[in-house]
Amino acid sequence: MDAERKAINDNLSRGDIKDFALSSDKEYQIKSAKESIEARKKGNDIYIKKKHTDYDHRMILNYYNKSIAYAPNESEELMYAYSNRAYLLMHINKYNEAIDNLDKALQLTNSTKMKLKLYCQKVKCLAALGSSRKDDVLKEIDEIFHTSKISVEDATFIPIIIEKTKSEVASIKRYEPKNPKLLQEKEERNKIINDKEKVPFEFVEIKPTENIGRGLYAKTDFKTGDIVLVEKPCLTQPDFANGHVLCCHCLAVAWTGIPCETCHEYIFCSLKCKSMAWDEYHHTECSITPYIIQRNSEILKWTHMSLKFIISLVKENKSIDELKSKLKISKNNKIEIVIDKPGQKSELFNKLMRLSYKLPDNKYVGGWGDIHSNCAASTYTVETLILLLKYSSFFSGNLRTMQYNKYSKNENFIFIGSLLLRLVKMNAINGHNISDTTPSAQKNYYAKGRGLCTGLISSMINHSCSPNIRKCFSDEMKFVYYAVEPITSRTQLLDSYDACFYETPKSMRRMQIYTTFDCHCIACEGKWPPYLVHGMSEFITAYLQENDPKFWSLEKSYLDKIKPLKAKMSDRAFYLRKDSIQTVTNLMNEILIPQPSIARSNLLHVVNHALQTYHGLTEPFENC
Ligand SMILES: C[S@@+](CC[C@H](N)C(=O)[O-])C[C@H]1O[C@@H](n2cnc3c(N)ncnc32)[C@H](O)[C@@H]1O
Repeated sequence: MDAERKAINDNLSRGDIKDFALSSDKEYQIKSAKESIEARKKGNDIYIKKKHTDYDHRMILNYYNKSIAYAPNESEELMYAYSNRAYLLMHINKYNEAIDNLDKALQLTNSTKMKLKLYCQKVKCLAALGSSRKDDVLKEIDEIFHTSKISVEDATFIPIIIEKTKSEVASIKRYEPKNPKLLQEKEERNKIINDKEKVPFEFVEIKPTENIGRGLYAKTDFKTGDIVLVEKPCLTQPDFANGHVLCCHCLAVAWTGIPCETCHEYIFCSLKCKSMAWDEYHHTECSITPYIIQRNSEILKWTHMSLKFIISLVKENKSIDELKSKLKISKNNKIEIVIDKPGQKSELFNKLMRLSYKLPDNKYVGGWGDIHSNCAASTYTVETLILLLKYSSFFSGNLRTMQYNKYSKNENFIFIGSLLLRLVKMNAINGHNISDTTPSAQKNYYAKGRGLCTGLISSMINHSCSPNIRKCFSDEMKFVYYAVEPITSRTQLLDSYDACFYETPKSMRRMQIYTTFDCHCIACEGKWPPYLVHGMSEFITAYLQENDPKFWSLEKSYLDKIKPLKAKMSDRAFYLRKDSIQTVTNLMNEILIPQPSIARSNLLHVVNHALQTYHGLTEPFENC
């Protein structure tokens, strides 16, 4: 890890890093009733609008979750925030989740009036669910009313609420989802996805390629639309901007989000996620997250994903010294932790480290990691280390008071820094952005991104500007790779890390993959033309019409078939249907023209859109 140690040391001698270390940051109030009330009011302002868009719902949840996260423990603000979120959930027909929130609010109030109001909402939810439990709750309401001490003012007001609720409940119809067939189809899709995940190596295998390290190969034939690989990411990191909408541990929408008792930045979808996060990394992360978020940046997210893993490694190995003693570094700079028990974080660390060794001319060092080793990646790594030192007890207490000029001489500080930087570089090469696949999310890719992740098998997939597979993320945040054209057994499976040759010229494609490597794909080496889908295709069409009329007439016959499918690209409901997917994939299975072709490229564009829509992660409020 000499290169990483050097990068850390070089950064520590920079004036701006020293200023950063010695500056006193703004003190963060960990919980704040004022902030909680403000967030709730912002949510209410949107909630009272007559008509809501999906985006409004997302923003309301964001503010109510924020209000919950900021509210002091056991406070009235927390009770109001849970209660308001219950109203939102009822409004979008999520009755079970609303009941969960109402129950949480009920535990936080002693006011009879408030209790009765919350119970009245609960009865409505139970009625909408068609549950006979509503009658028990109605009895409970009567009992509370008759046995509790009630002020004179409330004694006139409460019976009116109770009577109104009873008459409303009598007319509430059981809630039926709008389109049960679509939901049933979704369940079928999820079953296929989950079955594939269990046996990845029945369908694919990892083998050396001729010139770009290892690659993933088909072990069987695939038809267009077949799922080739499903994998659950092993590292994840939520987008900071979505911190209050998503569970910070599993990235699911936090409908019934539970706050961290200490910090106000994190919300978890369940007690399970909360305790897993706390055990693994949040015990340390908790005190530095506000400072990290303040310095929000794209690359900092990568550093943070790696940091959480390093914290969990130290925790598993009991101390930094013990981890150090178990870490073996070989002469060719490979690193490995000695494993005592299988299935631990240390074992995952070894697997993650192996991801980046087999690249030709050690591209791991020559790629993104190295370009930035004295810039972004190592700067953020050093800043993260300094925040750890200043605001957490990750390094032992005596390091906290250490003078700045001693940092670079402190073995633990440099050791953790070099390990972190190594992991950041690995993630930069192998990581993925997780984004929602609905049309509005696509328009605003980064804003609607859920976060980042890295997977072990998916990291073996090489890039091609003319890919034969593409990916999306399932609602359970799993990688789903599907075939976009027929693939024969033993063919290399290639995805595009960004744009395809027919959409973007080579110079821009290089920019988009951050100039990590010189692309050796068939389209780049064969100098295929760009823009077969948009723009330039008109010129190429004219050229073909004039110079190669026979080929053009074949292209034209396919383009005529593709045109109506392309026109439907903004009709999401169309592409959520199994029969539409079959129409599109059958056409691709039958097309006779090889690349580079205008028709084939246009069809690939449609096939990818269709399969992404069909299998992909939905926006949090879609179909609410
Ligand atoms: C996610 S890894 C893919 C697995 C990699 N081949 C290995 O053995 O670990 C990405 C790296 O593979 C190499 N690579 C992938 N596709 C490539 C391509 N089309 N041309 C050149 N290098 C490529 C680059 O070094 C890139 O940083």
